[in-house]
Amino acid sequence: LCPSGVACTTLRRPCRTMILVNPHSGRGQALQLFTGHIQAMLTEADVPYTLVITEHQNHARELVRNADLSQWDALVIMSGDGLLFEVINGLMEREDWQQAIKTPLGILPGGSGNALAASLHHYSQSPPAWNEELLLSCGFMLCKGLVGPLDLVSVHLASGQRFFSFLSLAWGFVADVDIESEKYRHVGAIRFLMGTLVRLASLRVYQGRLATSTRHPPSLSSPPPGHVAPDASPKQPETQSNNATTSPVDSLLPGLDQPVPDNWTVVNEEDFVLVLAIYQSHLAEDLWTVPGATADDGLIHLFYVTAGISRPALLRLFLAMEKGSHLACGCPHLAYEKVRAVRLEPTSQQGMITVDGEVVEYGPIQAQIHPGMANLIRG
Ligand SMILES: Nc1ncnc2c1ncn2[C@@H]1O[C@H](COP(=O)(O)OP(=O)(O)OP(=O)(O)O)[C@@H](O)[C@H]1O
Repeated sequence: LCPSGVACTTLRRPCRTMILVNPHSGRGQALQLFTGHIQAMLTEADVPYTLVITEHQNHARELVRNADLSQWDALVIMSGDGLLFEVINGLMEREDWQQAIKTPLGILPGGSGNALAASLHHYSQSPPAWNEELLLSCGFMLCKGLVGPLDLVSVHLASGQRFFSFLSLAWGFVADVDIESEKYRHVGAIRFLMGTLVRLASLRVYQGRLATSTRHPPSLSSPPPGHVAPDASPKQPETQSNNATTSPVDSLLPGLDQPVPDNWTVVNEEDFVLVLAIYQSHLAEDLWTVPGATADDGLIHLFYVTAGISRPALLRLFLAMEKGSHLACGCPHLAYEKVRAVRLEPTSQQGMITVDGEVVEYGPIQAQIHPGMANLIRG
């Protein structure tokens, strides 16, 4: 068992590791950080690795989609969260996705957000760490080689696109700050605070409908230690035919053109400042968004802030998030629920939706959790 009580395995030794580095991530120093801090650590721990420097967007996605995975015991990315999003989706696009997605995945923080790296460090029950200290912690986890389950969330867009997310789905304030602050990425993690202040000055309200389900996906053999009532619906097959290949069934989700089932909850409010569905503890290195989350709790942690919140109150929430105390602020505009599926239908003409920090097409979107679908190198 890992310290958190999760059933872990260990990487085989020697662990043949592919390390994908995005040289442009964060402040553009990922490669220097790797050679300066991680290289010697891996050599000392006897971890053989092959370094791949990504050359363009979707390079990593194409590479893992076509790779001979029998050659690799672990796929590690040194970048922000965006490169891991590519790797996960590249693996899920393979015909052998069921096996491919079980390849242990690792993350070394090289971006400016580094949400998953910060979450992993937090799950290891270590005191908070930032920057190089966080990188060293993740390097140490990689050398130690403990592997545990990671939940993935299947996301559907109105255009029919479907992909897999490991971190978050955001609409409104959080998505706007994430994308608008990219121009400050040279300052590192503080870009989010700068972006928050700029966005607060032009705070806006977004209209839309939000609905949730707390039912367990039927493919779960046993529910995780839970916070919501178990589902009594019959077991369903775990995969569905999708032309040439198969893909995981999203048994909780109706078509996006269909109304949500009666057993879903429709949120009364339709005026939001932000909606954030997150499935890890941290939204960035210094944003401890979900104090109780773990990598495999089988839950989507849904936050929304309704219209009417004042600028100072919203700023207070984000400042409190550094210590994970925002839920104790007693803010009447902040709602928090643990769910397993969510649908968002924006009615505002303009806005931004992000998944794992990447912009996706604006419009109706829905998602459901797949507990423990991937494997993650962790502490
Ligand atoms: N060589 C490259 N040139 C340009 N884009 C790349 C390259 N390699 C990867 N990318 C793309 O860059 C995007 C951003 O990468 P990633 O999120 O990993 O870093 P980041 O944006 O710096 O991190 P953060 O969001 O934490 O600041 C990803 O969508 C990825 O596809």
